[in-house]
Amino acid sequence: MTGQTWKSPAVIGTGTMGRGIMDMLITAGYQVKAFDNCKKNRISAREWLEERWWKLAEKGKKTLFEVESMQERLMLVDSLQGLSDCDFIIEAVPEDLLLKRNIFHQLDSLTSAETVLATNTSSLSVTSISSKCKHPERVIGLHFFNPVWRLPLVEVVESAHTPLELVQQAMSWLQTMGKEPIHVLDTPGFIVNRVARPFHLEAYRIVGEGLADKNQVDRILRSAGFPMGPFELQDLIGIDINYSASHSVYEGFHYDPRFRPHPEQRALVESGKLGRKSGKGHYIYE
Ligand SMILES: NC(=O)c1ccc[n+]([C@@H]2O[C@H](COP(=O)([O-])OP(=O)(O)OC[C@H]3O[C@@H](n4cnc5c(N)ncnc54)[C@H](O)[C@@H]3O)[C@@H](O)[C@H]2O)c1
Repeated sequence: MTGQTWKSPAVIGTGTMGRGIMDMLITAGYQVKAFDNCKKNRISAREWLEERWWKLAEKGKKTLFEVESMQERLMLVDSLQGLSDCDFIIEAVPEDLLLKRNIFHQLDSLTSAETVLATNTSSLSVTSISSKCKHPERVIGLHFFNPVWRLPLVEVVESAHTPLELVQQAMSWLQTMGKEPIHVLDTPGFIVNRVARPFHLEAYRIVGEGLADKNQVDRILRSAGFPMGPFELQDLIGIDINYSASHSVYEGFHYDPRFRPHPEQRALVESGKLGRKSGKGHYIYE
């Protein structure tokens, strides 16, 4: 392992989380390679990041020179092979075990055994994601929170194979970028998503029982001090991503009824109502 001297980080998946992680790395001064198998999403990630950086410049928080050099430090590649020379790769593709396992299997042979492979999974087993790797000891979970630039927490997940030394090195590295990492074990939903399950799921049940509507639930939770209510938070997270996390925590706890997903989650996903990213979810967005 190369410790805190990682120099060439990369991101896979340039959606909601990938963009936030790219922003963090580029802001910290790294040259970042990024791959998404959807060309449209790669291009829209660059446009989105550039718009964000220019807005910061307009507010006087970045200079013209800083924004131009940030733009130059982002390199989009059109295949996983394009990341083969990177030394720390963070995967942020949808919450699907087979998809992630397959990507890690490919990365395992494409990269040097020294390259650290991290997953941003919210709830899946990191051990299971690394199960097809010849070198599972270089796989770690780095669970960032949305939006990455505002929320400092990162759950650093130790799999059954991750050496403690790598956990500590990753935590120190994240701290240099202003993050507040915590070390967690590889259990379903780790800490935050396990606690968050009833927050989301009971909200559906309250609405289903006619005790309050979605708007009221969100407003009540905000008045109680939560920064967002459960329905508006799901729209921000992505209803598909939240549903997958619900499902994997439920499965991870051997179908304990405490964690049972709600049928409306699946109905929303199947009808394409994914939250802010699709313009429609629990609420409608312009
Ligand atoms: N959304 C959140 O609030 C949040 C928070 C923390 C962690 N996470 C986790 O982060 C991961 C990504 O979530 P997201 O919300 O960014 O998802 P997203 O749907 O916004 O983005 C996923 C991206 O991955 C791309 N992708 C799909 N298959 C790919 C492949 N084979 N190779 C390369 N790219 C591929 C998609 O084109 C898309 O751009 C998930 O594991 C999720 O659980 C999400």
